[in-house]
Amino acid sequence: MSAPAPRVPRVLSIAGSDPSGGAGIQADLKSISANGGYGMAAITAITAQNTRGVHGVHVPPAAFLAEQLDAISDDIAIDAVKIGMLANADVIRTVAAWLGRVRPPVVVLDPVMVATSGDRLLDADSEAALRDLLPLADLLTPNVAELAVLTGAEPATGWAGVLAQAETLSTGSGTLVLAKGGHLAGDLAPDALVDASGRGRLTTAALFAAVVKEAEGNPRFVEFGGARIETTATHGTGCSLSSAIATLRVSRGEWVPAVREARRWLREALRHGESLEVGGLGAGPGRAGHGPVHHFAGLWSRGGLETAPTAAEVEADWWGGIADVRAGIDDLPFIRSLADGTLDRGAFLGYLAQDALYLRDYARVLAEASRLAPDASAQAFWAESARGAIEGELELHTGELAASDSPATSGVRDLEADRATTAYLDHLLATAARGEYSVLVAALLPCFWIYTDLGARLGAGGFGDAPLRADHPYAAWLATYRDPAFAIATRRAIEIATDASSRATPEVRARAAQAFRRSAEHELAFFAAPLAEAAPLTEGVLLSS
Ligand SMILES: Nc1ncnc2c1ncn2[C@@H]1O[C@H](COP(=O)(O)OP(=O)(O)O)[C@@H](O)[C@H]1O
Ligand SMILES: Cc1ncc(COP(=O)(O)OP(=O)(O)O)c(N)n1
Repeated sequence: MSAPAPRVPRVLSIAGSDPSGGAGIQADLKSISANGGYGMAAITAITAQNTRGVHGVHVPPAAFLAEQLDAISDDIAIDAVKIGMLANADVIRTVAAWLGRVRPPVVVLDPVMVATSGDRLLDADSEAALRDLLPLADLLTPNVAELAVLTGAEPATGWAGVLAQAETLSTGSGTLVLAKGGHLAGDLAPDALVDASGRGRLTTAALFAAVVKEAEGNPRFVEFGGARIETTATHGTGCSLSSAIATLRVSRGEWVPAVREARRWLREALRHGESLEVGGLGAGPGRAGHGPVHHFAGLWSRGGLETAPTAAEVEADWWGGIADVRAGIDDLPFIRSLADGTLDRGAFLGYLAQDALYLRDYARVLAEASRLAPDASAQAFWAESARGAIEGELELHTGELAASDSPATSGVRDLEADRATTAYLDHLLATAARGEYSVLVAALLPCFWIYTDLGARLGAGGFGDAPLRADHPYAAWLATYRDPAFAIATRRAIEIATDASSRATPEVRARAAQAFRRSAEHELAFFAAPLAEAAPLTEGVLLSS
């Protein structure tokens, strides 16, 4: 039994709206999603802003914010809260009162006061109220300017000054502080978790190979270094980082790995921000703004945007995709004459001899699928199928073929595989050698599926009444096509192969679909060969190259 999937962190952003989508709740929701969380948002303020600056702020009544917060917490268990722009003292007190009642396990407060553009986002009267809110948080994430406001100092101009102010803030608020070097000059953009609170929140930090420095007075710093990324797309970095940390703190259970992963994600988003080409319309010289980071750069490039098909959809796609091959098989003189009983016996026995040769290696490829299978049930299924294929080969030698004195089959062990058999086996053996399980089981599938389908239709009168007559010359052989045990095995093979493909990456899924079709084409060539010995296989038999 597989372990239950870890629960998705439910993360609430209490923040302002940025209609340009780069900061505020818009950035928070993207960041929470990109880091594996379920995002929610209670809006504190509506701003009119773009990548060049803030044009206006509208603050809805604080009572309505309280209504939003209560509506969420009355119904939903909140794992983490990220607090961003709090537009005035009423709003701040409303959030403080709500936090007093509902204290989610993780609270990250990004004390938004000054945007990258330099605009003040919080009026001066609100700063005292904000100071009262600080101790209710677990982590504060001020930028250089905000750190200065909160510590009543001039903005630091170097990293040492930032760390000193962060230590002061941590001591005063009793919380962890993330000191951020984003606004410093120079080639580096370091951050540091600072815990001067004495609550020992960073005691497991050393486990995560971060640089841990013991400083005097026992404050603890965990530094995260990194080169500054050359980009203008820095709008909303603070919002995005704090939301990512809140989300990852829930899933990782520790601050240091949460910050390290959030930074790694943000740095990737920063590197790709300019590719979004958001902002700059009508900007005069020197008025270019700061575009947003690309929150989904990694997800889109690695995970793709394609919605994965279900196994049932893969099944329909694959079967529908070989409709032409199936029609071709139905029309083959070999199948038609096998069905009506007029097939030349020499051709029939030649076909059986090739089938025996085919089954010998098909069994080996089935065994390889068993070796690669990701779970015991599939492993057992392919192993059992390999055994069935070998038994099938042996039965052919002791049954129809042994009873025959046809020159086509005498000494069948020495008989060579014809071109159709060789080409089919080459395809299967090469696919097995590549070692991609989902592709391999797709390649194995047509041999199950096409035979079972033919058997069902032969038995249901789809090729006329002849195959149903007891005196049909190949009645015993046709009965093997309708074996109920084989039909059950075919259903299981379809389930396993289509399920594997539905879970695979789009690239692997495309290779599996191609391998499936190629095998189906080889089935057609295999059925065609007994009555078309001289025909080159590539002419009119193999449908694709
Ligand atoms: N050019 C950059 N290169 C790398 N990291 C950056 C850059 N600009 C900002 N950061 C990072 O973005 C995060 C937010 O920092 P900062 O810009 O200082 O905060 P805010 O957005 O609140 O003003 C920090 O982790 C900081 O190190
Ligand atoms: C609605 C709103 N909230 C916050 C900010 C500032 O966000 P931040 O992430 O600090 O971004 P920059 O300062 O780096 O732009 C905002 N602009 N709007």
